[in-house]
Amino acid sequence: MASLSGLFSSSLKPSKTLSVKALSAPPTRGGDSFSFPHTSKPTHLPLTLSASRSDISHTDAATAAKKELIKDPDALWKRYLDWLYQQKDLGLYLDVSRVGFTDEFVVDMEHRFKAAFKAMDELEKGSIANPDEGRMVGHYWLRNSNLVPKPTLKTLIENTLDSICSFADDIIAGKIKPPSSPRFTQILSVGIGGSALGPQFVAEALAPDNPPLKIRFIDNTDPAGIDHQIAQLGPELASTLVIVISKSGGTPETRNGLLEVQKAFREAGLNFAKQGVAITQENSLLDNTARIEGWLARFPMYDWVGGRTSVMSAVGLLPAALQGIDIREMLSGAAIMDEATRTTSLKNNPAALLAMCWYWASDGVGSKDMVILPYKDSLLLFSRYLQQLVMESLGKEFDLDGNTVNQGLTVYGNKGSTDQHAYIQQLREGVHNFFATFIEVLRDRPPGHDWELEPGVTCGDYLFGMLQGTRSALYANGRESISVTIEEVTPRSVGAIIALYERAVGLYASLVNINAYHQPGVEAGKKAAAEVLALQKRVLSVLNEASCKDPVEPLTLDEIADRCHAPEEIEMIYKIIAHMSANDRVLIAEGSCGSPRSVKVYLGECNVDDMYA
Ligand SMILES: O=P(O)(O)OC[C@H]1O[C@](O)(CO)[C@@H](O)[C@@H]1O
Repeated sequence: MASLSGLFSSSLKPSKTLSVKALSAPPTRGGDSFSFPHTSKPTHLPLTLSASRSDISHTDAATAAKKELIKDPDALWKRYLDWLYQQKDLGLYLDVSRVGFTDEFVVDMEHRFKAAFKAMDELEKGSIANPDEGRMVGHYWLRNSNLVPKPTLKTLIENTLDSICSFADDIIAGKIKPPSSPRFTQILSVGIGGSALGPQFVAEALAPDNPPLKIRFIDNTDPAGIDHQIAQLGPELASTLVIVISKSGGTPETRNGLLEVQKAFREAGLNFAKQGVAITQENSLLDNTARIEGWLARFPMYDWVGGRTSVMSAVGLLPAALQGIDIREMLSGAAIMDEATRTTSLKNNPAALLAMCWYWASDGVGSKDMVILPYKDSLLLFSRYLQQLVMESLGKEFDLDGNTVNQGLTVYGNKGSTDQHAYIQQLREGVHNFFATFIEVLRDRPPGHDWELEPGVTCGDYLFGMLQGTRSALYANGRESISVTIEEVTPRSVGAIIALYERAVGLYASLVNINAYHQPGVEAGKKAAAEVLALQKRVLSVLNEASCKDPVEPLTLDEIADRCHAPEEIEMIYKIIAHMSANDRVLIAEGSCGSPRSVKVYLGECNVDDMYA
């Protein structure tokens, strides 16, 4: 292993004729030539993983075969037919023919997938699949409650679904209404991460043109963004249902959003509690607040559903149902896909095929980015949704054995053909650091609405042409792609593609031996943010004391840092001052923020109480 690590961190580029020694390390491909992984790549991969990757994936033979395929349409067509996956009930197809994996790679993968399928089976049976947090991982049970390991959970899932449906029906019918309006007309959803991305994606993909309730989101602690949402509601705040979503019930951004919205309600003379709904874990801070304040309704989140896989819990289902989206169809599409992705036959399992292609394309170490290109405006947010699902799940420092691996898979994308006029140029000709996934939707428009804008050609034909043209052009230049095709964007197909990617992420995580269900890295940023705010309070206290003197004593940054007993934090103190000054909360007596050394600061007002705090 030691020698492997040494080879891994080598920055030498081997020639195309690799020596036996070089082959024992895992080379990656750069275009059609080989290159060693960047030095920041994992240096302590498990022996089995790293030792065999070079043997199975990146050989001169594979590259040569790919070149041959590009030149030979018959062989490419055969490869297409050989590998085309179809799920008939869902009208979903998966084409992996434009990923250049070899037969030997597939054989090796079949072997590796045995463990991945076993881990997935155990997860579905209720194993503690998230060992760090001691949690079961049960998002699959949400769409088939017969799978739950405990009967009480089945009742919980079914009762929650029934209560979501009847609450949504009553709101839409005006049986449950706000105090000063005949019915609710708007939803304001407050949440972040998995408590926003799923509902946002579903709304964009599936909400009808004129939904019974229109939805808007507060998904950040940006005051201007919050003001913008509230301002746009205007007098309709009186008929707005505010859904506050937080699994933990203690996420600061969401809490801030709630406090801002409650302030807007107070200022408008409205009773927030009569229009507020909480979706959170039982007894969380949010749950207790909602209970004590007597909010309109509360719906549960479960310990065993992760934020990024929560779209088929109340988190995604309640907002969807309120917009008139058929949530049982969404669940049914996901359940069918779940069933389809349980098979242990690699070739017949679309999630396994995806995971295998990701592994091939990114060398199992995230060496290439995954570009998601849905050719359908309503699927615009799919890449943003997948960003959290994939990157929060797979972006991990350690593997399950404690080795440093710095795993991950970068996801980005918007939509085609719009992106054709933005970054496809680079994808086709520039740095070869990605593989593409095309999401194709066969149905252009609802039946009866199409017309030919030139003889024999509709607007949708152009979109189709752009997709196929881009796929071919990328492949002709050695760029690999996967294509997922659905017949229409419906609750069923959206449920299915979500389930497809959830399973692919779970399987891929097993292949690379990491825990996909925790997010320890997020905590570091949250902790650091809290420390900045604590320092800001100290700065304010120091400034307050100096500003209460007569005459007022403006302080330099060094003096503030000294009095805060934090000389090492002077840069952060400068940034705090600059931010507060931009928001009229401190006054600059001398100098300007542009030249930190010259700045002298004081507060506009002296707060006598604070001096004794
Ligand atoms: O639903 P919560 O608990 O407010 O968390 C929001 C998000 O924060 C994270 O914990 C970290 O980003 C996500 O996993 C989660 O979706």
